[in-house]
Amino acid sequence: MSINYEKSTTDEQLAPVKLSDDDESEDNNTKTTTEQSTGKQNRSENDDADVEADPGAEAEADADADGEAIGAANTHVVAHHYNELKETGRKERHKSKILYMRNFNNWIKSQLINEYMDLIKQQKRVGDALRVLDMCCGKGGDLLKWEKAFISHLICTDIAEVSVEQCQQRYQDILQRAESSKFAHKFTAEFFACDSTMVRLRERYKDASLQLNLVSCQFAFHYCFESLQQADCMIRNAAECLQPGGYFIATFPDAYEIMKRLREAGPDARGFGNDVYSIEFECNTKVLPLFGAKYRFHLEGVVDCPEFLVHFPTLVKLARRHGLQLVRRSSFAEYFKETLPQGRQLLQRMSGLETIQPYRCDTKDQFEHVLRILGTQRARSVGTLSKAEWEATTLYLVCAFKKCKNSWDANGKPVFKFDD
Ligand SMILES: C[S@@+](CC[C@H](N)C(=O)[O-])C[C@H]1O[C@@H](n2cnc3c(N)ncnc32)[C@H](O)[C@@H]1O
Repeated sequence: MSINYEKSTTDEQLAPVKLSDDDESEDNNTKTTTEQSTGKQNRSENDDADVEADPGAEAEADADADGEAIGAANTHVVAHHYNELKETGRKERHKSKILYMRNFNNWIKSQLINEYMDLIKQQKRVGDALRVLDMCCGKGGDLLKWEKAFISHLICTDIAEVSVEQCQQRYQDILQRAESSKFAHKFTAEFFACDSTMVRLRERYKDASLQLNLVSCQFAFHYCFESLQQADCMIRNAAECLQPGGYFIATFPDAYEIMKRLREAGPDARGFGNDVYSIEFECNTKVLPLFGAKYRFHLEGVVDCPEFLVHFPTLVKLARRHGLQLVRRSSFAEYFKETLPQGRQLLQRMSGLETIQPYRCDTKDQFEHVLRILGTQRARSVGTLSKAEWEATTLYLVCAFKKCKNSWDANGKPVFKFDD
């Protein structure tokens, strides 16, 4: 069986951007441009054509002689890594080489959450309950986003117990703040630690018949592609409590982009990277499997873990089994470009780009891409990311799936009604 991960995706570069209309004035020392250089894009029309194996058949290949599922050997390594990760203070974070990239990624998540919460709200009446599952919630980096989205109930779960505890503490802080501010929004929440690739989450909910409107899995979905069983379990967790019309949204590394960079690194390369991130394959890259295509991902000060390529056509097929229809797949570069017009002010408030003076000597190396794009235009300061940070953030994609309506067959199994 040959699995095709060899498709190039976008090759976009981050141009310096204008952060707000005020920036246009020379008075505040900022001349900016929204120009974006767009590279080639030759994604095939039909991604499905690349799956030469039914993911169901892979289940057998993934089972050992006793019929036990293999895989999942890495989840404890991942849990250990995130449990040990120190909570860095504001001062430390400000010294980080990836401060702006982290803010930028956070902005991407805000844009994604706002986009799909808005769609959900359009289907609802004022006062209707809005229930969200934050799967692999980490320390609760998205809690404020849920507060601002005026949700009514949140379920937070993660494999790392320490992170779940910190998440719960942050939630308590939000509630306390809400006591003293009439503008703050209160919502109920439940928290538990568990492996979303191995455990049926609904059995852990306070109310197992709960209907969700949104499931969010940010920067974590790729951990489930260790084996078919784990991927199927995670997708079922995302899908089974979603109301028809609800959404599953996720961000994770783009396998095509990873393979493109590996090819560019040379025929015998096992990895690639730069000052802020690196990827080193721990499997044979000449015959990559559909599941368990393992690499070690290192991101300056925040991640150092085994991860797995997500074969996108396989994800789409598995998702359809659970009634989820793909409605969006965009690289971070594409999503940035598409949502910048609505998100410009938020990007500025979140410090998602670094303000630099492109012609200053000490920044020239890191920002040589900005000079190239500016060409003959003169600008005293512009908002951008360093080349290394942009390379790291553009490894990722955003995607969204919509839960379809269903009827039931004679055996009580759901029959999904897809729009296509
Ligand atoms: C990069 S962090 C992202 C955290 C959070 N979603 C965010 O965006 O800030 C990845 C998270 O996935 C969690 N994780 C990894 N594998 C998991 C699994 N099998 N089940 C549940 N959580 C998992 C990790 O513990 C970690 O908190």
